[in-house]
Amino acid sequence: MCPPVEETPANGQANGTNGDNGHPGYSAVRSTPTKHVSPYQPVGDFLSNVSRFKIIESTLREGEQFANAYFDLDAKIKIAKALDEFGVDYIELTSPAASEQSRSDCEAICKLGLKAKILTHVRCSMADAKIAVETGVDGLDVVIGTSSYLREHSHGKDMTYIKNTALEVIEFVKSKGKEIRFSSEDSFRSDLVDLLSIYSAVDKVGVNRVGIADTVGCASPRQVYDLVRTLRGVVGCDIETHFHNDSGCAIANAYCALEAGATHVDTSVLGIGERNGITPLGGFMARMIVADRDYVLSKYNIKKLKDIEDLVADLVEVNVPFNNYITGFCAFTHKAGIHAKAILNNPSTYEIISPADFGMSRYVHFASRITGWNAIKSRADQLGLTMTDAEYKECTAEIKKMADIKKITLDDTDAIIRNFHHNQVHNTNKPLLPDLTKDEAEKLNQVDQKIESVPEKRQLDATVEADAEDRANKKTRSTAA
Ligand SMILES: CC(=O)SCCNC(=O)CCNC(=O)[C@H](O)C(C)(C)COP(=O)(O)OP(=O)(O)OC[C@H]1O[C@@H](n2cnc3c(N)ncnc32)[C@H](O)[C@@H]1OP(=O)(O)O
Ligand SMILES: O=C(O)CCC(=O)C(=O)O
Ligand SMILES: [Zn+2]
Repeated sequence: MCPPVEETPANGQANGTNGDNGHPGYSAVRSTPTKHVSPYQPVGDFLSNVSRFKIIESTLREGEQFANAYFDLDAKIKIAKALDEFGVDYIELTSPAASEQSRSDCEAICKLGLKAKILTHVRCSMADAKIAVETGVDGLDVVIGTSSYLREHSHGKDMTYIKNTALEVIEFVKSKGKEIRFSSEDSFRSDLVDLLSIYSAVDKVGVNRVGIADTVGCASPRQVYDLVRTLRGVVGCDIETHFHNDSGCAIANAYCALEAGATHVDTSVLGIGERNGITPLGGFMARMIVADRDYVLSKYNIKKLKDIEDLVADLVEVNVPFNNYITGFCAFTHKAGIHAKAILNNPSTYEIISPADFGMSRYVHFASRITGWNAIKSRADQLGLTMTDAEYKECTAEIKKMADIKKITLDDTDAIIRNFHHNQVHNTNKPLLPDLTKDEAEKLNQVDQKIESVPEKRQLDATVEADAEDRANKKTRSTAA
C-alpha cells in the first residue's frame, strides 16, 4: 500500500491545513492529486448557465428571516465584508421600510465600498421603492405574490393591479439610475399565463432581471427546469431564482434552474431563512465545483467558506450540522476499511470534491471494528512504527477484537498498535490495552478463547512467528556485520 502522497493542488496553494474539521479521533491524511474531471459534466446545452452563474447572497435579507437571527450593524458589517471577500456578486439587504435601524444599516453597508453590488429587497409599492432608492443601494429587488393564496390572503391585489404597480415602480427605479429586478412570490403555485404575461410586460419596459421564487419549497427540479426554460423563451433579461428547502430540493432546484437558463441564484450562509431556509451558499458551492471547478475557483474565494459559516453560526447561535456540505465534521472522513484503503491510494476513489480546494482536511477513521489493515498500516506509519504485512493484519485483528467489546478511541487504537509492535520487537507479552475494566477483560478473554479455536488464526500465528524469526535472524546478521 502506498503511503499518503502529498498533492500539488491545481491552484498552487498549500494543502488543506487551515480548515481543520476538528476530529479528536481520526488521522489527517494529506491531500492527494485530484484533477477533477467529473464524469457527470453539465449537459452541453446552449441554454445552460452552469458555467457562468452569479450569486445573490441573501444572508442579510432572507437570513434575517431565520428564527434565531438578530444582526446588529456590527454583525451585518462583518457578514457583508466576509461575503465580499468570498466574492459573491450581490449582497441583498432587508427592506429599509422594515424599520428605522434597517434603513440606516442599509445606508451604512452601502458606504463600505464593497466590490459586491448592494441590493435591497422591497415590496412592489411606490412607498417602499421611494425609501429604497435614497439609501445608496445599487439596485432594488422588488417582489409581489402572484399565487391565488397570496393574492387572496396576503396583499389582496389582482393581476391587473400587480402589473400596473410593477410597471410604475420599475419606471421610477430606472429613472433613479438603479438596477431593478421584478419577482413573483410563490411562482410555482401561480398561474402560468399570469406569470408569463407579467414577466413579458416588465421585460418590455427594461427590467434588469425577473425572479422566480419557490416560496413554499414545493417545486421539484423537473418543474423548475420546465418553468425556467419556458420563461427563457419569453424574456430577454436575466433570470434570478430563489428556492426554499422545505422538501429538500433547494440545491438541486438551483442547479436545474441554471441548466435551464437562469442566470442568478439566491443563497444564504448555512441556508438560513424563513422556516428551514433556502439554498445554502456552501452546499451550492459543493454542487457547482463538481460541475465546473475552474469557474468556481476563478470567481470565488472558497477557502473562506468555513470562516463565513462559523461567523454566521456563531451570530445566530447554532452549530454547523455534522453532515454539512464541505465543512461538516465528517464531510471528508472515510471510515470503512474498503474506503480507507482506496482513499489512501487515491482520494478520487471516494471523493468527488477535493477538501484542499476549500482549505479543509481529509481524515481516515481507523478506531473501529470496520477498519482494515491498510488503514492500520497507514496509522502505524504516522506513529513511526514499521511491521510486516502479516503483523499489521494480526494487529488489526486485535483492534477489531477490542472494538467488538467496547467503543474504542483513537488513543486506545494507538495504544494497541504501539504495544503490539513492542511485543513483536521485544518478544514480550504486554497487555495491548492495559486499562480495561474487569468486565471488559473477561469479555476479551472469552473472545480470545473462541478465536484460538479458529484454524485460520493458527495459520496466521505461524506466519507471524516465522516473520519474527526472520527479523531476529536479520538483526543478528546485521549486528555481527
Ligand atoms: C416571501 C418573502 O420572504 S418576502 C420578504 C418578506 N420580508 C419581510 O416581510 C421583512 C420586512 N417586513 C416588515 O418589516 C413589515 O412586514 C413591513 C414593514 C414590510 C410591513 O409592515 P406592516 O405595514 O406592519 O404590515 P404587515 O407586515 O402586518 O403586513 C404586510 C403588509 O404588506 C402588504 N404586502 C404584502 N406583500 C406585499 C407585496 N409584495 N407588495 C405590496 N404589498 C404587500 C400586505 O397587504 C400588508 O398590508 P396591509 O397593512 O395593508 O395589511
Ligand atoms: O424576492 C424573491 O424573489 C424571493 C422572495 C422570497 O424570499 C420568497 O419568495 O421566498
Ligand atoms: Zn425566501
